[in-house]
Amino acid sequence: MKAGVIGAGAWGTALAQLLAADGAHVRLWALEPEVVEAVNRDRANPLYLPDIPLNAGIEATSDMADMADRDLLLVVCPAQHLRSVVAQAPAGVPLILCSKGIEAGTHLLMSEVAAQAQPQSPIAVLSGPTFASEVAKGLPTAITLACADAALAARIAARIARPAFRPYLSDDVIGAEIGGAVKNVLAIACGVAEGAGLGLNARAALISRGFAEMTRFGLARGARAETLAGLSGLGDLVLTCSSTNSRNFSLGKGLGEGQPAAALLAHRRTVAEGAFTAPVLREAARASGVEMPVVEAVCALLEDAAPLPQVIDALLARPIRAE
Ligand SMILES: NC(=O)C1=CN([C@@H]2O[C@H](COP(=O)(O)OP(=O)(O)OC[C@H]3O[C@@H](n4cnc5c(N)ncnc54)[C@H](O)[C@@H]3O)[C@@H](O)[C@H]2O)C=CC1
Ligand SMILES: O=C(CO)COP(=O)(O)O
Repeated sequence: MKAGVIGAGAWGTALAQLLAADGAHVRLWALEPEVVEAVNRDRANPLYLPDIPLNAGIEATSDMADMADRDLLLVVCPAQHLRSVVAQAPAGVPLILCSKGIEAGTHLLMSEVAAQAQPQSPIAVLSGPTFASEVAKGLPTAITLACADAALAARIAARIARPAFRPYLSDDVIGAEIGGAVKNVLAIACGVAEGAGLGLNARAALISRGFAEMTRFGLARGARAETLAGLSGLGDLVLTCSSTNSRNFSLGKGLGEGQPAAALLAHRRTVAEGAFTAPVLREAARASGVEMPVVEAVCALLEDAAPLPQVIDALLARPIRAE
């Protein structure tokens, strides 16, 4: 299968690196001409994945028409741009969606957005605990590959699996997507706890109670509980809630240290998806009557709606209830 990767941020570049590790040719679409030039000329992407020498088989382009001969496309752009990016992709080619988020306005998951933007294209989702720099360096990684079509999932798995990159198959596309979207918001909350010096007990509480929120929301949207407890849910939640390698965790840490959200978000080149997902998730949860107090607290901090001590007090003052 000839693979193309759409989006040359950290994750798209790392996936291109993975796919080209065995000498295969991989075409990588980048938005920025300087990224195309750096990949093709210097075998590097200093803007988004610095200090990683890239494999010779990666050919970058900024022309989406160059993706027309691919028989597999990995879509790795920020979630809020997925609709417009997928609409430009060639029709009918299987799309493996790697972005994590929920579309603002529509509350749609990425597979639902892609199905509207490219109705002819089969869809799969790749999601799990995967820091881009570790995958690019060939460190051991496991990930969920979700697809309603088991035969297509098996073909994709055969193409992307490597000795140190191990996909686990699922037919629960919605579940895989909800885990990846919600964990980004919860990682912000855990970063806040770190930045504010609330301690490791608080972090563990946020992970566990956050996971309860993810599960409530996921079940309401038709996800399966075992998917949420797997790599794409709990696995990714644990990863991003415990390291400043996570952009979402780092954003939260800044908030916890008292830096204003607007300053932290202004002029960012890299994407902290949780900041975009949080208000959409709050809206979607409220609309379906799902309680998500940690998500509400993250929204309050991102919107500077209340000072941090007040947000923490409000979480701690919630009524005692059964776990
Ligand atoms: N970095 C990571 O370790 C992982 C990231 N992801 C997900 O992959 C997606 C992409 O993230 P990264 O590769 O980390 O991005 P990044 O933060 O490294 O780079 C930002 C990307 O956004 C693109 N971009 C900016 N404006 C755009 C527009 N108008 N249209 C299309 N693209 C635009 C840039 O070209 C660049 O590729 C996100 O949804 C993220 O949650 C998933 C797993 C791991
Ligand atoms: O999704 C990720 C790891 O699985 C990357 O997390 P951040 O976007 O928070 O850096």
